[in-house]
Amino acid sequence: MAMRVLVVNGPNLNLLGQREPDVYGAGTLADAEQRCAAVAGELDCELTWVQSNREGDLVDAVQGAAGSADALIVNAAGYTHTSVALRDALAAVALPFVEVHVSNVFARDAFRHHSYLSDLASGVIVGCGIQGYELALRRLADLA
Ligand SMILES: O=C1C[C@@](O)(C(=O)O)C[C@@H](O)[C@@H]1O
Repeated sequence: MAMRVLVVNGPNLNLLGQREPDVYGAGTLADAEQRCAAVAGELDCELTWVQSNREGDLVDAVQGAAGSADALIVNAAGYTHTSVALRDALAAVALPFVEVHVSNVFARDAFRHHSYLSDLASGVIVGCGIQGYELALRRLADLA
């Protein structure tokens, strides 16, 4: 049976491709989705993509993964560094997830060096651009 993966994207990731291209690159979230679709076919995965600028929507999406997804890819964007609520939701559903950051957060502001999610994650991919989503998918497929 195909592995079902929910890809959760936080605030401002709808602006990928336009926002700070020197930091995040030229690729859009739609580009990431397209690139992952090819990999998903190869790995027999079904992907569902969610993006929201609202914390509660992200919490709802993670809660909704229970029973409807086998694993998650999570780029919580700014909420990575602030959200106990998102951490609690990921702990509650207890599904494997890989945390992704398009930029290298460790080469940036000190407040981006801490993540509320990383210690719960099966893996963390930073600074690989939108390719990070594909790498995360490959990792989840290996773990399954
Ligand atoms: O919005 C984002 C995007 C980000 O998660 C990334 O993908 O590099 C890194 C975060 O620090 C930032 O707030």
